[in-house]
Amino acid sequence: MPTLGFLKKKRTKDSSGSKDLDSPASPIKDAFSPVTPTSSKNTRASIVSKASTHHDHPGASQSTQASSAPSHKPADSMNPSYPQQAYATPQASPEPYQQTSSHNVASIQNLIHPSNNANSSAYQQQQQQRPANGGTPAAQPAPQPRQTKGKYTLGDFQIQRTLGTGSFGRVHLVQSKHNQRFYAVKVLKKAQVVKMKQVEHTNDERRMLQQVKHPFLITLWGTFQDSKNLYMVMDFVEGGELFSLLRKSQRFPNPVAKFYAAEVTLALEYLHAQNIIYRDLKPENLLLDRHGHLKITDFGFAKEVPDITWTLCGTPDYLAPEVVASKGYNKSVDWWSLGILIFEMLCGFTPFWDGGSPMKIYENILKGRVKYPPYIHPDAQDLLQKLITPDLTKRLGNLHGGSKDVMNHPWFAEVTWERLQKKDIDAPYVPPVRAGVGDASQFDKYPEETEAYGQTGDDPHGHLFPDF
Ligand SMILES: Nc1ncnc2c1ncn2[C@@H]1O[C@H](COP(=O)(O)OP(=O)(O)OP(=O)(O)O)[C@@H](O)[C@H]1O
Repeated sequence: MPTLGFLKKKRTKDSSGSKDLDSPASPIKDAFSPVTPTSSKNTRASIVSKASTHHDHPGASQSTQASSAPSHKPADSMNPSYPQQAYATPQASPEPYQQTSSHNVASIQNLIHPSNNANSSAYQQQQQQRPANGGTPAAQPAPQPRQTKGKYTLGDFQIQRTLGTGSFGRVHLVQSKHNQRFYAVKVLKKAQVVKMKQVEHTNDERRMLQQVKHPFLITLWGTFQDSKNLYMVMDFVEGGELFSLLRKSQRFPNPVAKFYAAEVTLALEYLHAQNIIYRDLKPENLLLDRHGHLKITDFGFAKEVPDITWTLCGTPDYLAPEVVASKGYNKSVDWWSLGILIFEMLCGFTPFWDGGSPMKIYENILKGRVKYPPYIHPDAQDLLQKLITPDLTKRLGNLHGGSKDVMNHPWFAEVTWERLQKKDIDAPYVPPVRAGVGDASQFDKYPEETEAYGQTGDDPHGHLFPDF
């Protein structure tokens, strides 16, 4: 059994923003107008169990100093009344989508009859926008890892504001001094990574990101390190987190949830084909590009696993019962999480959410009872029941047909998958950003780092990260 003293792995964002969810001055109205981002928001921390980390980190604990776990923060500090409200008032579509119903209709029509829109070549264009002096040609096939080591130094970039923070570091907007384009650089403090026994996960994250190439996955252009920090240079995804859009919108109409779910499904299919389990699916890790298409970020828990693994990690609300019960598990945990994600997009809360502790959430997951609000479309409910099932012999995605069973489900009937893959379908919501100018208005503001980057001197942990 894993210990229940879960380490908080992920973000410790300001938790004072619960007003986002239910305040009378809700930002819902603003979701589709020029941005008024809320100053802060709640997020759910990803967790990894100390005990089970051992399964995934045979080398890490030997080579790192044992340390005390940080105190655990409730996994989801959303307003306790939120789910009940949502059940009690199965209203019509949230206001943003009423305001932009033409978008909505266009989206549905595009799922059926996708048009040739300007977005279709966006992916190719973006692929050519790598920072100067590095990267690989856009056409490189996915299984060939990009060369990401040793191409950049801190001096190549002008560090700008923080876009997001995590347990061991933060993500900055940066500008390349060579081509003036904007990128996101994730900065991880080596000492913190070591302290939280995340050495192997961090090396995995770099390796997985270097390996993948897909329209709905973040691109890693390079990594480097100094005596204190690790740096990962990625695309800057301008449109902010799906999490923010969802909280502002309260819940998504059926076709909007379907659009995002379909893009995630393609990304999962791709990852699983490469034997990569993602393990941290949730709206916080889904970013919107400038055209409104998804990019999955944060591969901190992604793992190359041909068969089964045991590590207890992820985010409590999204954990499959076999993970909670510390059984060996496989890729099918991502299909369970897809079910939780679709549920959350359609309802505005997760099915096993409980006002209290992660322990209550785990109990609910193991009980496995899901209450489906009456406003969920019957096809959606049928798909959810087939994804959020503890029986692995019945869980869609884990059966003989694999991901195709999910894609062929009636809820996805209108989706033309090939067009979607090419981003040849209009997104239901286009973030109000000024493209290409480092517009970070869709991201919350964070206090900036006070410790200077680029320090020289003692580097007791450098040898643990030989590939950075
Ligand atoms: N490529 C990117 N472009 C724009 N914003 C990003 C990008 N990558 C991450 N962010 C922002 O930074 C936040 C934190 O990033 P990420 O989830 O990768 O790391 P983390 O969760 O902080 O790290 P960890 O889970 O390892 O503690 C994201 O939620 C997102 O808001």
